[in-house]
Amino acid sequence: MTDAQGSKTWFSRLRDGLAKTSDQLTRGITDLFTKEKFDAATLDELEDLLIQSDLGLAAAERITAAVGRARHARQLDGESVRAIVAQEVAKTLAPVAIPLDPPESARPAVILVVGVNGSGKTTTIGKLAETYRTAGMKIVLAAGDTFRAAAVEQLAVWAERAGAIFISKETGADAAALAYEAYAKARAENADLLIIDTAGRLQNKAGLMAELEKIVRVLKKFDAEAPHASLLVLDATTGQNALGQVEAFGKVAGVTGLVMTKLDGTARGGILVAVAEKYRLPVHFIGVGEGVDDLEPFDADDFARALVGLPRVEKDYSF
Ligand SMILES: Nc1nc2c(ncn2[C@@H]2O[C@H](COP(=O)(O)OP(=O)(O)OP(=O)(O)O)[C@@H](O)[C@H]2O)c(=O)[nH]1
Repeated sequence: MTDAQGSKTWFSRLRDGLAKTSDQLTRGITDLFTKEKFDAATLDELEDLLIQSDLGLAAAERITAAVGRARHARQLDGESVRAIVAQEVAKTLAPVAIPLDPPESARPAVILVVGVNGSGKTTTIGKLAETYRTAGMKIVLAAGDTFRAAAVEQLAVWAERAGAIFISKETGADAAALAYEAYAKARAENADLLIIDTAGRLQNKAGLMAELEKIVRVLKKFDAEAPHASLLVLDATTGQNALGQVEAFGKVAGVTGLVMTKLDGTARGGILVAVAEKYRLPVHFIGVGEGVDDLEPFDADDFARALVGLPRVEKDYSF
């Protein structure tokens, strides 16, 4: 699928990106529902398959129950079961598919980006900068991971691309001091948006969490509502660890929304469903590749259908 410019549409990127997960689910479901006999064991096996794809127990049970109900009404084959799975997943995800809209009243609005190293924070910030620049906003980017020169350099490149003002300090500088200077600069420049990158060294968890708390405290001195969004970037390949990260970062940074990257690197892309089910936090963007075009706003229906390898066209399997 390509668009008018000949580049791949987002849905086909999403489907290709989720192929590891959707191949596993499709194969499993097709095997199960082409068997002669459909009994309680079939449903148990379906539930196991969904759990293996990391959808979590609650979602797996609900989906299996929906399939169980449907079988009384009609003949089920692999495709109709996949459609039921998609429908149930979309139901769970629809309430959390919320765009990230920085408040217009705050000047600057502050987005704090948190997450463990390598989860995709820099890529996410690049995408945010590009998105809001296109919307006409004046942006300041702050390199809050002051220990990693490479992270600072990468962010500088994004800032330049997005025409954003870039704030960094010497290696090892206090991240909260940097946040302070960045806010002051953003205010002086009458910027619309300040996006702050942070460190993600889980090896020193206590230190990291204290650093984040301090950044939040400093920002609140300027504006009690700041940060207006605390985005947690989660790497889907870490599987169930994602749940623990929501807890840990939620406590110190008051996470307000999620970005899930690297859904292309795992057969367990269902983790997004488990996280949504458990925490009900908004999911703003998802990523299925390294490029900036591989990270897009989250859409529940598209994700749910791509997860089980179905085309985007809506089909009504309700009865
Ligand atoms: N396959 C894949 N790779 C991704 C995705 N998102 C980010 N990456 C890659 O993952 C690596 C880490 O991404 P960064 O954006 O640098 O992550 P970070 O959290 O800023 O990492 P640090 O700078 O190490 O703290 C890079 O090589 C990215 O290109 C994705 O959705 N899929």
